[in-house]
Amino acid sequence: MAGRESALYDETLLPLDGPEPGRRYAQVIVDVPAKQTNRPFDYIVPPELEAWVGVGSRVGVPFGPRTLQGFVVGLSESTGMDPRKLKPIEQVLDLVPPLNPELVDLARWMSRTYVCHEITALQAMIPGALKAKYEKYVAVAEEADGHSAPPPEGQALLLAGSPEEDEITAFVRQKGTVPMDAMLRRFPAAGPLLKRMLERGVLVEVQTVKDRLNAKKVLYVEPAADPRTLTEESGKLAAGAKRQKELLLHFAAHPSPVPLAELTDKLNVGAGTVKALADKGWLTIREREVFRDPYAGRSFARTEPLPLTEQQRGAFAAISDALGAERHDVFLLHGVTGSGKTEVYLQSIQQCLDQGREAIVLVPEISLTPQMVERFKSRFGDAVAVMHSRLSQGERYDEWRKIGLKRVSVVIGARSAVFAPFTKLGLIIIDEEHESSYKQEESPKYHAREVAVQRAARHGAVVVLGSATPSLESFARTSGRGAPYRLLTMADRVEGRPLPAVRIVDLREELKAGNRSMFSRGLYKAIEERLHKKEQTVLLLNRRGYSTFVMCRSCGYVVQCPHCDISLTYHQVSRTMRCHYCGLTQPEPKTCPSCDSEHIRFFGTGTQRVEEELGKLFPGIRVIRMDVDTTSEKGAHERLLTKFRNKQGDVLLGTQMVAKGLDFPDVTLVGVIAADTVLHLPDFRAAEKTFQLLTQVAGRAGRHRLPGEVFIQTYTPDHYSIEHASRHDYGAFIATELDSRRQRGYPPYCELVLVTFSHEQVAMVVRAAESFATRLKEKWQRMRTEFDSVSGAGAEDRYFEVYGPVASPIPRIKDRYRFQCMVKYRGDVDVSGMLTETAAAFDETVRQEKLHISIDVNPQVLM
Ligand SMILES: Nc1ncnc2c1ncn2[C@@H]1O[C@H](COP(=O)(O)OP(=O)(O)OP(=O)(O)O)[C@@H](O)[C@H]1O
Ligand SMILES: [Zn+2]
Repeated sequence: MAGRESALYDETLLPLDGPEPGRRYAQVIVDVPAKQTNRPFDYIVPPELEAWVGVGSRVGVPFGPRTLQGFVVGLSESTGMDPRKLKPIEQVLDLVPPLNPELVDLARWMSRTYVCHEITALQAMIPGALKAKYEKYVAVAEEADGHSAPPPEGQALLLAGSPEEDEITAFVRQKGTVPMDAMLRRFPAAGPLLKRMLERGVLVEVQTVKDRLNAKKVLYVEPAADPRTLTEESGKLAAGAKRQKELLLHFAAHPSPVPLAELTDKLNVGAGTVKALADKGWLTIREREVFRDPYAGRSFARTEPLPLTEQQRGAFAAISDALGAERHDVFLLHGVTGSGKTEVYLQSIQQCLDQGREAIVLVPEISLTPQMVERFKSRFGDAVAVMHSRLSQGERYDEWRKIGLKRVSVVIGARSAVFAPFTKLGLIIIDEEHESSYKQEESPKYHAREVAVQRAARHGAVVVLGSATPSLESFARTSGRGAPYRLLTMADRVEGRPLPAVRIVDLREELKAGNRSMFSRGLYKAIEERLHKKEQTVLLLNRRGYSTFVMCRSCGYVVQCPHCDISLTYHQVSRTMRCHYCGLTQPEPKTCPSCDSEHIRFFGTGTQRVEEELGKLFPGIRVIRMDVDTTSEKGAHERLLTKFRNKQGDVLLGTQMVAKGLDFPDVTLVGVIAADTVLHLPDFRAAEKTFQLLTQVAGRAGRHRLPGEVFIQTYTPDHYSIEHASRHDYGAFIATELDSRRQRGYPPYCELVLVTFSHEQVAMVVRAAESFATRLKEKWQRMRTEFDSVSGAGAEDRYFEVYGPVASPIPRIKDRYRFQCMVKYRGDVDVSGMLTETAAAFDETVRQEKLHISIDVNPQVLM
């Protein structure tokens, strides 16, 4: 069957652990992210729901005039409140609680650490399909039991209405509650009337949680009786009932349930035949829930564990030892590109599963290619659930349920898969641990690595952070006294394959020699050679920070977004200019808006221009371009990669996307068009990011039989990040970079918190930012005096400083001015607590003046 579902859902779902005392009251965090509601509220658990409510359940609870979604964070036998004033839980929204006690506790930790509301942390843990949707109903005021406020004073007397009003009231009264949109369908002309009735309080609006659970149901056929009797029964059928007889014999041989549609498709029996047998009591037709499975149509050839290389054995032994002892250890697996980290992950997972425990594998969203998924599915089959943003909502919801129902024991997914609701977690793997996509940029601004370590500690589980270019922060944690991470190194590629030879090309020299093309002579020749030998090339154009802006050559004017202080990006295909922050699109100017000159043109090298130039230099060359424009469509990313893998392209040209995780045997050349584009960003990690990107992309070359070659074109050939990358020298880079960080006072030598303020009026935002900084500094002064008075222990290690406020590097986005403060600290200082308290003092301003304050703990982006 070509269907997209697999694996039956358990038809007999049992209540949680059966009725149990102590579940009479539930503590619920409701879906209102505000300071006043950032605490649990007590509710009564009605006896009929007792068996279904657990810590981590999603429930619908009355809250003022509305019904809200909430999460049960505790259960108790008694309440500190007056029980008569408590309301009961109205609905339990899932048969299997989407979270568990450990995750509920983790949300508490997140809310403290990342300075966010608990509900925000809880919501971040569940798939989008489970986020609350609300529906508005109308009800007759006097009957909306407890939901409604009484009509405003004096108006109760005005209830008598027109005949139209009476008709509406009668209709609503008869139905109880009516969805608002159904009301408007029924009484299309009554909009204004309805509004007045609501205002007068004749009707009230009731908001409820809309149940969006969308488990898929399919009709299944199965034997009603003991299948062994079916052969005998089939003998009793009339001679003409050939199909019926065949079907019975089928079930006698294969008694497991079969979807009705599959019977008609495959065995060519009509629904009538099935029905006839069901009527005779031999077969049963039953609706069952199924899981939508994005990989159901695919079969994955089973792979066996590879014999490990010596370096792999060393790494695996350490991990295996910790797993065996159920000891919480964090390993940093530093293995060069092509050293076979994946095989170490796979065998570690195998051991974890053999111990009856569960494993989570995180990979950057962009590397969740079919190739990556296949490696895990081929080894562990149906035990693997996959979570990524390209799945439909239904598919993601079903993958999530498989975890709760214990149908899977491995989850592979992007950042948020770290919240997979396993209860016997043994191992969390984070591949490419240096990737900045593990940090969520909206609230809760968590880092998956930090969350993973927290979760693992609660389970006595092992964390493996893998990378060819570990982040400085992680690397620093592997040395020194009491180092929290343990370093495992794999310095060589498997089977003694060499790392590719890297050549640095000085673009200034090229220009001097009269070469004005974006390809140096060396890279040009190398590409030509590959075309000749039918080998493949990967070209990286690091566009970030290298915008294709439009500038007037007469006066130097650069076309800017009128709402955001950033230059507009030129898009050649549509000949338009676009703002990457607010999406504004406008036609390209013919003359300079500032000086009227006609010498206005776009600068910079977009992927489109590189593609064009390749076409001119190498007629007939097949270029596969991969950037935000060509991959915005669903599945496009995978399609392009498959095309390249099948050798339907000579060159894979793209942005950062082409640098990661790809393992293609015929890629023997990698070219970096301009290596220094990231170096000049206002970001203390600029050198680190440059080193990582160059090392990663270089690592795509020569991974198999054929050796590889790399060209790095740059205007700053002496920069240490470029030099060390060209020699594959992580150690030397780290030493230089650590030194520079120490001198400048940046992580890992301190911790950072970025506080950003935004408002439509610049005076307002400056005032707020300054007052915030002052309060924070005063708080620290008071704390320090306290520390000093207690004792000197650890005091010299404590450090705290507030820098700014200053205008943000992008001083305005969407017409809101932005200022920021940077907090640097070290040692035992409760900065999250200080920030929470300081921010609380601004609650009124935030609400009334629409001031926005964002607090980013350990920020990855400083713009
Ligand atoms: N023990 C082994 N014997 C033979 N081949 C192996 C072994 N381990 C891994 N390989 C092969 O080596 C290649 C590189 O492995 P893998 O993709 O896991 O590298 P990696 O360390 O993840 O590199 P990168 O960081 O660049 O992604 C793969 O094709 C893999 O199948
Ligand atoms: Zn804009």
